[in-house]
Amino acid sequence: MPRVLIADKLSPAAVDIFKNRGVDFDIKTGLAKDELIAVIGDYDGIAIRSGAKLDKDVIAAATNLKVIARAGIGVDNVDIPAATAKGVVVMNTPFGNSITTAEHAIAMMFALARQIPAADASTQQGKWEKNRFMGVELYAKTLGLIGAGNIGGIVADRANGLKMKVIAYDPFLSPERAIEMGVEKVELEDLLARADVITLHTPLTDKTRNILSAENLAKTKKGVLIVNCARGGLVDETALRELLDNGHVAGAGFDVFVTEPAKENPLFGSDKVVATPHLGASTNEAQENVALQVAEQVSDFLLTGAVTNALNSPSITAEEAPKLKPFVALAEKIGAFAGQMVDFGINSIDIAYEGQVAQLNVKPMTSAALAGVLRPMLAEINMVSAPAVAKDRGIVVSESRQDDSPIYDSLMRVTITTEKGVRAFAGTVIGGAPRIVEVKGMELDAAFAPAMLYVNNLDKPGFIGALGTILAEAGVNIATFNLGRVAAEEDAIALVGVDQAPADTVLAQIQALPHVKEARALTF
Ligand SMILES: NC(=O)c1ccc[n+]([C@@H]2O[C@H](COP(=O)([O-])OP(=O)(O)OC[C@H]3O[C@@H](n4cnc5c(N)ncnc54)[C@H](O)[C@@H]3O)[C@@H](O)[C@H]2O)c1
Ligand SMILES: O=C(O)CC[C@@H](O)C(=O)O
Repeated sequence: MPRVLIADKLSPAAVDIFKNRGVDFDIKTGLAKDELIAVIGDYDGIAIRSGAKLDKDVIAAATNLKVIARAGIGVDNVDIPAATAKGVVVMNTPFGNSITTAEHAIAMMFALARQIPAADASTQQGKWEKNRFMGVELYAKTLGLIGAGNIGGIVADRANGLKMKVIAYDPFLSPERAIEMGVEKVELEDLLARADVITLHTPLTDKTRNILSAENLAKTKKGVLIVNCARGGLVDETALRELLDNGHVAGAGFDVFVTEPAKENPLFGSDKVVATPHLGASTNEAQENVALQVAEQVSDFLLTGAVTNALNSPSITAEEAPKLKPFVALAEKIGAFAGQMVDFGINSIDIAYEGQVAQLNVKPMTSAALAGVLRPMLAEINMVSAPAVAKDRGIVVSESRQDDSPIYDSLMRVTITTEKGVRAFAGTVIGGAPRIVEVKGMELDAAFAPAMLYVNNLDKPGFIGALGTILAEAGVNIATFNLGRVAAEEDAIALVGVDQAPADTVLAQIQALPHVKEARALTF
């Protein structure tokens, strides 16, 4: 019988499911790292929330572990690359706590607008300070959302109900979806200048870390209220404290902090701050949703091999697995290639299947391609959530099949239409491994490498030498080099597998070479 460790407090709904499904389990919450390391080798699965930290040392000790399941969305507490390298599937439960978290953000907004916590403390001390607590009305005020995904979308809906004007900064929000959500899509600068209340709803990524930096906070309106129920690290806490103290920012509602558990924090001690200990998802309803989902997913996986909501593994059934596996991997890779090549709101994604692959069940491949396309924007997306996320964002997804494939036994083409144009990428499977065979209509044949450099240039003598020199001088070793072109002296591409991802400064040097139109670093 498989054994599962429940390592954070989960709703009893999870326990009932493990019992009914015949999965053995232990509940050991609040374990320190060394305690977790000592016991984790006994388990096939582990169910967690945000408390248990599954870093590379813990995962290294997990000799029998097959699945890590997060009852919630963010998996910041799991070292996914380490789990992947060890062949451990990491699952989450998207959507289950979105409403609850959106409600927490709205609650924070009201708490700040009417200074409810400070007024409560004062009143219960018998002070009756009626003149001290002058609030602001939210009606007709501008709410600026940074991140307009599931939770941002629900916050927008509730704020529209409050008759607020909602504006949103989310580079990956399509204009159609913005209209559907009843929000005005704006640039970050515009949002900072216009919002009376700013709420954050993005994951913490390299692009969103400190999105409200000291510089950006200084661009906000005097009297702004700031709410963060997403992730610590999106806001510069020290800079925010200074602006609270000098009166520029009128209030800050924080559920998440750079360091958690937050015992000390720059924001603590200000009566303009409302702080909660990462309670965004803490309602009975949300915890029951995510616990039910987690227990079902873990039981299914350990008892039948079915993979659901996996962040590091495609979701396919045991029977289909052998045939689909290489094509699912190809779809994810071409999708990831395409997703890293677009910077604008996506209107549509078409996946065309040609030749033998068109005879297979293409749904998992389409889901994998969508997950690949969307992953640069939504770190925690997976094959199961990708189609729903694409739909929610108003992205039109289409599939087509054609029995013939003129050159390859099988060909898969991903075409993305954005506000700015159309880009297409095609690949095939050779010897069980995915290869990219067409970019911008140009044929080439390249294996995917963990780090790649894409350059689009005019095919002129001297370009390859100059590119090689820049990479050599930057200490970037070339592993593979593939070229494609329309014709001599015309449009051309170079796809270079590199042993180290080139730095932005190196990319800028390449971009500045004569005849170069575009240079990008890609990761797979
Ligand atoms: N406080 C809590 O207890 C709690 C509970 C649930 C979720 N969360 C966190 O809330 C966050 C949002 O969750 P969600 O379910 O809405 O996720 P989501 O994936 O549905 O939405 C995230 C949105 O952020 C946008 N985004 C990505 N990069 C961006 C950038 N650079 N600038 C602006 N927008 C960007 C994406 O396009 C997407 O629309 C996650 O970090 C999640 O972990 C916190
Ligand atoms: O489990 C929790 O309490 C927090 C969950 C939340 O941060 C999430 O990302 O889903």
